[in-house]
Amino acid sequence: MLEVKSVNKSYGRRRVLDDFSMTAKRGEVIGLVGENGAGKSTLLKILATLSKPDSGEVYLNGKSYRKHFKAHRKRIGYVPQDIAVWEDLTVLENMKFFARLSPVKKTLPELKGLLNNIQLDRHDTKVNKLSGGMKRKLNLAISLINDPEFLLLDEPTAGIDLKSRIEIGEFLKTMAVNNDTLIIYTSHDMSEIKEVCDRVVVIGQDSFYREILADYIK
Ligand SMILES: Nc1ncnc2c1ncn2[C@@H]1O[C@H](COP(=O)(O)OP(=O)(O)OP(=O)(O)O)[C@@H](O)[C@H]1O
Repeated sequence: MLEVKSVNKSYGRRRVLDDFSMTAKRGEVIGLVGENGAGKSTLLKILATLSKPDSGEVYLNGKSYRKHFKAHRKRIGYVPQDIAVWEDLTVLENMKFFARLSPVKKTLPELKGLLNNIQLDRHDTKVNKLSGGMKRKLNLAISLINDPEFLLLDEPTAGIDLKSRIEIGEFLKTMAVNNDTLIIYTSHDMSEIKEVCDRVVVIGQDSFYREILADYIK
């Protein structure tokens, strides 16, 4: 389903992605790991159609990003590393706001269903009253409004408590199986990566992750 072919990306003279290639198929949960600054967020942004590689190409269902990025964007859900929700609106108001921008229309019960699926039940609470973990769950729920077949998450469990982390991990595994979604996500928590992911892709030159995750690199 996804094919990344010899992608290069530099910022100034610093080459962040160097001839990077990978493939993935629907229903997989893939952990993208590497040291700080290795290029994980850079790759996720390229896969989310928000940034372009300097060279190389990405294909989704055999169609290149270069030619079909608008159509691909509609199929992709992306959760950035920084939480991007409206602090002065309630949880449900945020869902309704982003639902208006979505190409896939959702009813109010469907929007509430997305929140309930990830155990976020404080629908009428203003976001500025929520914990960091709850905000991350809201960010995740927003990314699901367009029924993505390809979901990209940049550190969705960073800085949140163990219970929410486990709930998000369980949710991702279930979603990949039930909806046949391809999920690629980054985390610095290797025990979580081993628990949640079907396999791991290491980014960057450092051999540390390749050694400790050897059994998960398939
Ligand atoms: N817009 C940009 N302009 C210039 N340099 C950038 C830009 N975005 C990222 N970089 C640099 O590219 C390198 C890779 O950054 P990236 O955020 O992709 O790494 P990462 O693997 O996600 O790191 P982390 O684990 O710390 O989140 C870093 O050195 C970063 O400073």
